[in-house]
Amino acid sequence: MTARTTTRPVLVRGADVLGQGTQDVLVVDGRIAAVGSDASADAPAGTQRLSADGLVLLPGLVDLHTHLREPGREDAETVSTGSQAAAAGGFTAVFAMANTDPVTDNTEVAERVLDLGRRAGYVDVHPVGAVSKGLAGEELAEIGLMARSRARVRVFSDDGRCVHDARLMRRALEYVKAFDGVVSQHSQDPRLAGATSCCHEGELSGRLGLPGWPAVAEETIVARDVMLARHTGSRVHVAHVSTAGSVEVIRWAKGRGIDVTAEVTPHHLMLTEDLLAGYDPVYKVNPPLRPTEDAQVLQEALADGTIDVVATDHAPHVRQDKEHAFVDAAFGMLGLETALPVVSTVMVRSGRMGWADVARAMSSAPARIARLGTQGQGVVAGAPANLTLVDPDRQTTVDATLSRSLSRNNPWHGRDLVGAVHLTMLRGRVTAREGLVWGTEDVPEEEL
Ligand SMILES: NC(=O)N[C@@H](CC(=O)O)C(=O)O
Ligand SMILES: [Zn+2]
Ligand SMILES: [Zn+2]
Repeated sequence: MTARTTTRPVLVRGADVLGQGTQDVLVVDGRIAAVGSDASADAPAGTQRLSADGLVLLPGLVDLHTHLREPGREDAETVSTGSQAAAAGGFTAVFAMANTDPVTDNTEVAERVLDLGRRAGYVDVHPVGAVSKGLAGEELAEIGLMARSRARVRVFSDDGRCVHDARLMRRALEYVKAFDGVVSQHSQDPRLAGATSCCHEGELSGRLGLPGWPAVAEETIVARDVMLARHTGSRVHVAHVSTAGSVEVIRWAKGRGIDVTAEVTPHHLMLTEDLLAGYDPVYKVNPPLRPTEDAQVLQEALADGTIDVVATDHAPHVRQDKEHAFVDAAFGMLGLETALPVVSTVMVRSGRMGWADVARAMSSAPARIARLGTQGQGVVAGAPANLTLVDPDRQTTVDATLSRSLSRNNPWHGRDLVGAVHLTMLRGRVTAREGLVWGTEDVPEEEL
């Protein structure tokens, strides 16, 4: 591992910590040494000063749902390029989904992804383990071995596919319970949403002549899984919730003490099915963009905590896989670099959430769900200095060509968003500033 263990001490001055008041934050040896108006009193000689007037300081963002495509599709994304996009987007940790080639269904692949992430050094890359061998939905993957490996896998998912066999799902939940793991489910009943389904089933799909995927294909699996979580006493996490009905089920389950958590993507919060009218495959995603009423319910559920987490589902695809007739194009869209600006625009500017709520949904809640331990502690003395500085008022027009990702399937291109990531710090080391990123080897000494 090449990560630096020592960095120069830094005093972040005058940042609005979680939007709850101006504080100074002292970082020494990769940890937060002090927070408060008197933090500078403890600053050792040679401390660099970083003026953060007008900026909001958040704990480093954690993405529970990222596709990095390595191994197997390094033409679409690598661990290094995806990590750079993550750092630029304010993230200090990402969970790399298992639908790679080979699939992350064993210790060897899990440790390889972990090591690639460490070598790149932009963010902590945590491999997600597959639930089933080869994502085939038949036999359990090496869940216990991955949990005990160096990668310490705690999140398991067949994402891209649904664990639709109730018996297999039950066994997976029982298995992960032993080490306090969680199963993240891609909720899509394959019998209700067929292989060719590519948009929300409703009035619009009929008009466009596209095969639809009904909301109930998601909701029946969410309902089944919360009952399996209740039965097993284990933890289930609902990936990319997209319908009002799923929110109702999750609210019901939480009200009964069932251990269920849920995530929503930035695109399901802000983009809606009417964008499909131009048949542009950049808007083709799984689950599909839904009607405005669903997006509104998702926003409310995130604000009131029924949905715990914002996760990107960053899903890079090369042009050849995306630029097809709508029905034939690959599912998925980029998300790492735009997640914070989208959440800022839809949830914060609108007054639905404060920055402390954003810190919960994009850092502490995902860290808790994945059992990241000390890394999810937040902006407090003693915690690792994983920090994200946000300029809450800066307006940007998204330019897909400036992305760190290898892919260009960016549905946000040309949109104006308010709120931008100014700087990202991983254990006291600046990994990104204003879109410029640094790995382990090439951080300019005088950067601050
Ligand atoms: N979200 C998507 O549309 N695509 C994801 C798979 C997934 O998250 O289900 C992908 O791997 O491309
Ligand atoms: Zn999925
Ligand atoms: Zn996904």
